[in-house]
Parts: sequence; structure tokens; C-alpha cells
Amino acid sequence: MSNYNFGLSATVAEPGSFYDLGSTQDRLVEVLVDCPGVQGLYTYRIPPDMQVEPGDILNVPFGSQQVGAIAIREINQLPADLNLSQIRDVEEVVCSGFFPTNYWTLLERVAEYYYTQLIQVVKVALPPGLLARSQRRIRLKPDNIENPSPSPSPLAGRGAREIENPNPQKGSRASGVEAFLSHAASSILQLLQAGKTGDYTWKYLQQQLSKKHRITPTPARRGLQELIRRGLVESYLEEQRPPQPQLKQAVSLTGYRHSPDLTSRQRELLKFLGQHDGDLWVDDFVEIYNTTRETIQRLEEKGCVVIEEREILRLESSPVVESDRSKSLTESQTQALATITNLSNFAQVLLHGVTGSGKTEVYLQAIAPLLEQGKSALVLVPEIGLTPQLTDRFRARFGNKVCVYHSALSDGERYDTWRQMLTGEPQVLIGTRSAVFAPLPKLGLIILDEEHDSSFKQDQPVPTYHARNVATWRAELENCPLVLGSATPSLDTWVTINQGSRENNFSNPSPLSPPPSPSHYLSLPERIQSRPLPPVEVVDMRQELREGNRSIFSRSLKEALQQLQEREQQGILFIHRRGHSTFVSCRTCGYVIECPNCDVSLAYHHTQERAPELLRCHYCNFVSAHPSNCPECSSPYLKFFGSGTQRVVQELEKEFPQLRPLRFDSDTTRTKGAHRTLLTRFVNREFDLLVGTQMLTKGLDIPQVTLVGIVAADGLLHFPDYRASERAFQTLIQVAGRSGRGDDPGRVILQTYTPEHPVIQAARTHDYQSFTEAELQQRATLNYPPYGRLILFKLSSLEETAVQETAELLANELEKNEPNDSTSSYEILGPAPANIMRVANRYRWQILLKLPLDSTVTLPDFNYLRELCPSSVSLTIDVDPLNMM
Ligand SMILES: Nc1ncnc2c1ncn2[C@@H]1O[C@H](COP(=O)(O)OP(=O)(O)OP(=O)(O)O)[C@@H](O)[C@H]1O
Ligand SMILES: [Zn+2]
Ligand SMILES: [Zn+2]
Repeated sequence: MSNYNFGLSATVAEPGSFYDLGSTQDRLVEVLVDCPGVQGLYTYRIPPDMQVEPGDILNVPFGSQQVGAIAIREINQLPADLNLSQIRDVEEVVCSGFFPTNYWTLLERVAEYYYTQLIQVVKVALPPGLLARSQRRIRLKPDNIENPSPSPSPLAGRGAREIENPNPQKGSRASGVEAFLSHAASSILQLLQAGKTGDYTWKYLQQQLSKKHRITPTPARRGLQELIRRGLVESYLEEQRPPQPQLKQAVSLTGYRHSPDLTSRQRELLKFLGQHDGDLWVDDFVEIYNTTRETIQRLEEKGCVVIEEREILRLESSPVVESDRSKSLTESQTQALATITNLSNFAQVLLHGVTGSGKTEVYLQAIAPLLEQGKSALVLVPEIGLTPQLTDRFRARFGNKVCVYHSALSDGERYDTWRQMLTGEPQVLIGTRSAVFAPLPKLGLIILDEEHDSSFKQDQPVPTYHARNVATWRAELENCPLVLGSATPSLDTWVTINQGSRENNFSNPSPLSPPPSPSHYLSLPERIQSRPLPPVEVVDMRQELREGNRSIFSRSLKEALQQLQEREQQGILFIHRRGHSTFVSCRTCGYVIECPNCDVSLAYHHTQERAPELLRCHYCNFVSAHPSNCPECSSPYLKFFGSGTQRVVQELEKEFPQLRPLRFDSDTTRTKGAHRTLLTRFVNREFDLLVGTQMLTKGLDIPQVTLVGIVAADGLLHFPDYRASERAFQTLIQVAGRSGRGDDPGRVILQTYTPEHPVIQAARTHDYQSFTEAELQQRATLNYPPYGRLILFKLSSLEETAVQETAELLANELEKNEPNDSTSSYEILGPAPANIMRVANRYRWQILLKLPLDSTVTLPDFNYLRELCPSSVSLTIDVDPLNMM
């Protein structure tokens, strides 16, 4: 801004004073300020010679501070509750073009659809502290101080300050510059000149000014403006530190590995290292093989390995992976790929491929040419920790063009990844749901893998967005294709795509009809190498009991477990719950031990012989010691009901002492990298059986797994939720799909007390189509999604009566507003207490609105409803809810 027109500077409004420029001339901008606890948009004036675009990062005065802000939109009318004298000027555009075009349109669309304030959307979209981290710095411009150039140099101009000074020409010598300056400005200059580099953060300068010169923020800011106008100093945003070469220790095998005095453990470690091409990061080696640095050093002393420092990429966060090349595709993969690569505009594609059909290979080959064209791709996955394999496959193909973005990254890592994206380098970003907001410029393709997975939906906090919706809007705005991949597509997607592709086929290409809805259905109906899907054997556990088998394992499953080791194969046992037992009750009086904070029973946790016996709440994490007597009647006879992962592992140890089970659930995978470590050990055959929950269902590709046992399918079936069947079916098919992915054929043993249930029957035959048709019919009858829309009002409060009264009040309001015309009306279900009425001491009520799909229902003003809630009651509006509390 060194060419600031001095003549105009006199008209810049000083805080507290007011120069009327005539309102027609004023350009106003609404900004989001980055200040903790501050919400909403603030209006500022754009100085006449400043250009501000939506998305620019600004500096604005805020109270007595100077804060970072984002320009949201220009407005041409002053908000009604403000008058011009209150409006302050944008101080400076710190950084322009920070966000890709369309980015703000996307965020606004999310805010609108999910009935949230824009600031809430911005909070999920941007990495934490994005603005706060952009430090503003001030540095001297020594050239201008020593040789101020002639007109139109700022020094030669005529401005307010110079008029005060009778002899402006003296300013042409450096030593005389200070003579023209205000006290604040010359103090700043002094501070800068006193330093070695003449370069400080503005924050530091402000502190010094206030401490040493008693200059308050307002004059300080004016002083700085003065210096900038005169071209004596410049202000800049501290650059992201260039990637520092970081060094890390790697361990590699030497040729000399048969030293005679090696222990068997040392030999084993060398063998493991050999399996990784003789080369690993020391950290990874220690973690994966449960060894220590000292052990590795001893191997080095014996000359079997060398340890050396190697440079790593700053963003790299996983072990080195072998690079690989494109596989030659099967016929259906080829067809699918051809369709996807031929799309250059917005289109929605469903890639419906059975488990193990090679969807990932299609993604990889669809992305490769984009990178060559300088474009980027966004790959959304349910949970990154659970799928280290997927990330590895991408890294193996695209090396360091792959970045990972998810909430488990540290703030710093997230910030770096974000800034790094803005460079516009073509890259592949793999991330979980919030990565749908990643600001990749030149986006060529969005992929949502396992699109049926409910972790793409955020239940809380607001915005309660579904990444699939946002991805669709994003693809539309970027005009690029969106690929939804799954072996068990959600019914929502199934219906959308079917409708879309029908219109596609039958639309009449007259120029007057709307363009065909760009939907494509692509199918991979077979596994790679025509391997069969594993047969599913359904075992009726009632029958087992009748025939005298009281074990949690059926005879079939026992036999299969016995065969595992003989055949050198591995298996997976799926259990619906972690912990040991789902509840504990007294045999004498029937008392069930419950959480003091929630309306649920406590689960019994006990991992091994000497470990403490604990009761744990799976909702609020309350923990207590397991009592030895019934708290109600003191009876010592407490019984455990329901089996969790711990119990199954204990039973296994009793019945199959030779089998080596590995528990894989959220209790055992809490630490960073634990998923990878455990899976690696399993793949290395340190264990025979993986025993785990839901997290087993997501994308595991382990060829030597031939057996999948579902210990009790019933736990999945009975939920008071209209989606229970859909979810249960997806889970069963996905778990079953982990079996038989290699050369050996697989099998699935599904144990249940309700073998006749339609979900079990459909899973038995892997019959997606008929399950889906039957389920859709039921949804249509009841106007449930995808044939209707739902909006869930979730209320909660520490006060039981307050939340009930508020729920009733809101329901009344909704009823009052209900349109009379039956075609455009909505249905109100409730108010009702939530399924679990109290969680973490908060009482929960809900109201469900059911809306027809195709009408334009006028909804009541939700902001008004929000205002009706007393401060003790919190209200969340969940649009298209997936979990009914
Ligand atoms: N054309 C191919 N030729 C040989 N092997 C392939 C080919 N395509 C994929 N594979 C391999 O087949 C296995 C299964 O592929 P992938 O994991 O991509 O299946 P998927 O469809 O994503 O399965 P799921 O939905 O069960 O996760 C992988 O090990 C992959 O490397
Ligand atoms: Zn009792
Ligand atoms: Zn609880």
C-alpha cells in the first residue's frame, strides 16, 4: 500500500470521529472476526483505494485490538441497526486469494441447508487458529529510508502531517525522516531500527510501544499506517515456515546378518526387517515389533544393521511404503474407469462393487491422469485410523503427493496441511468427513469411499452436515465428478442414482428440456480373479442350546476355529460390543447396575486375571469398581449378561488355549498409531484371530483371512430406529466381505437367535438387491427417507421439567405453523423423551418433523423457535438425522 494517495488520507474516519463521505460512495464489507467467543458478522468500510474480495484475510480494528478477519461479502446497504459513524475501516488486506473461488458459496449453502450460522460452518471448515496463526509482521524498507524516491513517492506527497510541517523538503534525507512523523510513528521506527533485522511482529511492537512509550493501540495503529503510507515500513503476513528438512533415524540391514552369537529374538527381528525390504524407520520398527532402541543398537554393534539419519518429508506420517504400479484391470474395472475418466463435468457416479472387487484400484487409476493434468483429488473415507492400508496404497502409487487430513492430527499439522493445499500443487488429499471442506484448488475429482458409512454424518455439534451432501454441492460448484463407492450403497444413494440414471436414459434431448441429471451406475459384480464371495452359514443358537451347547460358540464355529491353525489361516470374530458384558444384574433380586449419570446399565470390563474389575458407562465414560455384593440386597450372586470383546477373548482362551486372539476395539486402539501396529502384527501372523467390533468392517484387506465368525448378529438388529435394518445389513455384508480375499476360499459363520429375520436371510445370500427393494417399500409406505425428509429437534437440559416444558412449547409452535394445505404440510412426531432419556445428567427430549420430499413446505422460522428456548435448555436442529438419540 505504499502508493496510498495522500490526499485522501485526511478523509479516513478516525475512530470516534466521523467524516461523511456520502453513503452512496461507501463500500461496506461483512467480515468474520477471529476472536474467541465472538460470533456473527461485523461490518467494516473498505477504504477507497482498497480491493477486498470475499475470502480475503484482513486486519480490522476490533474494540481496542487489531484482529484477523475474513471478508465474507460486500454489502451495499448499512444494516438497519448501525449508523455510519460506528463503522470502522478495514485496516489492511493481509492476504488475498486465500480461498478458492466458490468456497464461500459452499459454506453458505451448508449454513442454509443445515439451519446454522455461517460462523459455525466456518469453524468446522477451517483448521483451528488459522487466522491467529497468521502473524502480522512489520519490517523496515531500508531503501526508502535511505533514498526516498521523488514524486509520486509518499514522502513527496502532500498530506495532513506535512501540512503541519512548514519544511517538507527536508524529508529527503534519512536522518530527517523522523521530523515529519508523529510521536507514535517515530517510536515505531526507532524500535525497528534498534533491532538487528528491523523486523518484528506487530504484537511485539505494540507491547513495546505501550510499555516503553505509553502509546495506546489506537495511536500506535495510526502511527503504523503513517509509516506504511510513506513507504518506510511494510507489513506482511508471516509466511508458513518452509518445510524444514526433518531428520529421522532409519535402520537398514547390512549384508552381514548371520552373526553366530545372536539370540533367537535378535534373529527374529532381523527377519522382520528383511520382510520390509531390510529398511524401516527406527520408530516404526520399535512400535511394530514391540522392541527397544537399545535392542536395535546392539544389533548395530554386532554389525547386522546400520542406523542412520535420513531426511523425511514434513507431512509424512506413516512408514515407508513400497511403491507399486497400476494393476491391469478386470473387464468391469476397465468399464468403470472408462466412464469415470470420460466425465469432465459434474456428475454423480455410484461405484457399486462387491467386497474385494477392487474399487480402490479404480480410484487410483482415475486419479493418476488428473495429477498429470495439474489437478487434485479429494478422497473421503470413514475413519483414517481404521484404514491405514488405504492410505498406504495411495502413498505407494502417488508418493508424497498424498496428504492426510483428519481430526486426530495436531492443530499444527492440520494447519500446515491446509496452507500447503493452497499452493495449488496437484495432490491427493485423503481425509475424514471434515476434509470435504479442504480448500484444494483445481479439484478434478471427489471420491467418497464406503459412502454408506454413517460416520460421514456429524450428529453434533452443529452444523449437522453429511459429507456426502456437501461433497455433492462441492462437486457441482467445482464442476467435477463425484464417485460414491460401496459394496452396500446407502438407500439414499441408491434411489438418487437410480432416478438420475433413468432420467439420463429416457430424457429427450430436445434443447428445451432440462439437461439430463448426470448420474451413472457402475457395477463391479465380481471379486478380483472371479474369487467367489464367501458362503454364509447361519447357525440357529436356539437349536444349539436345545442340543446342549451352552458355549457362546456354536459347534460349527468351534470346528472352524480348530482348523485355523492346522491350515495356517487366520480368522476374524465380530462382536457387536466392546467390554466384557453389556450389563450386570443380581440373581437374587433382579437389580441391574446402572450409570448414576445416564439411563443405561453399566458394562462390565475385565481384561485379564489380575486386572481390576470395572463397571463402565459407554455413554459418559463413568467408571466404578465392580461391587462384590448387590448394592440393593447385598446378595453375592451377580451375573453377567451379554458378551463383549473381552468376554469372547476370555472364552477363547478357555476353550482354545492354543489360539492366539488379538482384541481390536476402541479400548485397545486408543493410542496414536495403535490400529496400524495391531494390524501389522496380525498380518505378520503373530496372532490367529482378530476379535473386534464395528471397526473390523471397514476396508480390511488381509488375504490370509478365511474365516469370519459373527458371534451374535442379534445385537445389530433390534434398535428403535427406522434405519436399523439397513445398518445391520451393511455391517453384516461388510464383515462377511473380509473373508476369502486371497487364494484360499473363505467362509462366514453367522450366529443368531432369529435366523428367520429378513436381514439375516439377505445377508446369507449376499442379496443386496432384494433386501433393498423390500426395505424401500417399507420406507415409502411410511414416508421415511429417501421418500421423505426428517428434521430432528434435539433438546437437552440438566433440568428435567425445563426440557419437557420447552419441548411441548416448541411442538405447539410447530403445530400452529403447520400449513393447512395437506400437500405441503409436515408431520410432527413427538415431543417425546429420547430413547435414552438421560445421558451425562442431561435430560433429553426430541421432536421429529417429517416432510414430504418434493413439495416446497414452508417451515416455521427456526430462529424464532431457538429464541423460545430458555438458557437452561439447549436445542440442536439435526437435518436428515441418522441417529435418533
Ligand atoms: N485388477 C486387479 N488385479 C489384481 N489384483 C487387484 C486388481 N484390482 C484390485 N486388486 C487387489 O484386490 C484386492 C481387493 O481390492 P480392494 O481392497 O480395492 O477391494 P474393494 O472393492 O475396495 O473391497 P471392500 O469394499 O471390501 O473394501 C486388493 O488386494 C487389491 O490390491
Ligand atoms: Zn440384589
Ligand atoms: Zn453414563
